[in-house]
Amino acid sequence: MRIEISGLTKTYRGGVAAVDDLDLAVPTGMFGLLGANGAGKTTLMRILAGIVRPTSGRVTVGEHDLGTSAGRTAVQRDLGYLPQDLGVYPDLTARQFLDYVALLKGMDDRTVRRRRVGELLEVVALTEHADRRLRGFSGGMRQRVGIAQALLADPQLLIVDEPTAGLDPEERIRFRTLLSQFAGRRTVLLSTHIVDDIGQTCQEVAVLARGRLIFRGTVEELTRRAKGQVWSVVTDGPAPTEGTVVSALPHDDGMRYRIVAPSAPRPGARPLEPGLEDGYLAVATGRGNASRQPASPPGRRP
Ligand SMILES: Nc1ncnc2c1ncn2[C@@H]1O[C@H](COP(=O)(O)OP(=O)(O)OP(=O)(O)O)[C@@H](O)[C@H]1O
Repeated sequence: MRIEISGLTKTYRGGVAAVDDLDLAVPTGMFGLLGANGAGKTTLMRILAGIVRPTSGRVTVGEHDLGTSAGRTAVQRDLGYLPQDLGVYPDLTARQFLDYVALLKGMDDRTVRRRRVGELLEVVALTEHADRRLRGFSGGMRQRVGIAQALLADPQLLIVDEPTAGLDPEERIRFRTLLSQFAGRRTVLLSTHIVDDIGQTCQEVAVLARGRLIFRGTVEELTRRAKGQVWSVVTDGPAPTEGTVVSALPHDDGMRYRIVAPSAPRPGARPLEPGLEDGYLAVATGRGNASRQPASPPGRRP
């Protein structure tokens, strides 16, 4: 299910353009959305989920136009949404909670509902905890309940907003694997601050900054944006202030810094092969090599 976004703008009261004249196409499969705090990711996802109405612009999901009420209804029927802060009822068990959400989604037949809830508890590996109250669940277990509720109606479009924040490494890996397995021929839009999660699951990615698209391409293309801009500097003096420091590790001769900068930040700096995080930083700081067409047609804006 393909998403086509054109000229999309959302201006909140107070004049903040959280999404600003955005053009973006999201194909079937897993698609990553990256951007700093306040870049507009959540607003975009809430528009796609039909929770927030845009100020202007057009969104189609498959054949359905989100600008019409019939279109919104059709999209919402086929949509799973895991928001950043899914409220759960702490006194319900996982099974009761999922049963309740299934009922809200219109799954009236009790037998069908029970079977589906049981299947999903299995999928998210919570069967043995199914009858425990949610208040005792870890962050990762809660996120798995969250993904189970988003998958209840077997949606063709799944939108997940920063699902791995606060999870331990093992839970994070398990969670993102679950998403990849689910994606298949469906569309999964994954928003996150964790660049590595995108690298491990998505083929294509968009980067937002201040509501605008600053990159759209493959994970490899984003990595290449930092080509010739990643450096290793070893020093026992003050930390380098040139470019963006990606990491700092103790070294026999002081500290070893990994730096993204357009040219050698110091004499003796050693060039390194870029990684995805370097590419993201190069693009986010406006230094990425524009090795292919820009994210928006040139000349549209001053
Ligand atoms: N309901 C609202 N009313 C007014 N301004 C809002 C509202 N929601 C978001 N904003 C503003 O819109 C901008 C984009 O916010 P949004 O939450 O969409 O970004 P984000 O990329 O999801 O950020 P984060 O990664 O921190 O969740 C921010 O400047 C934010 O303060």
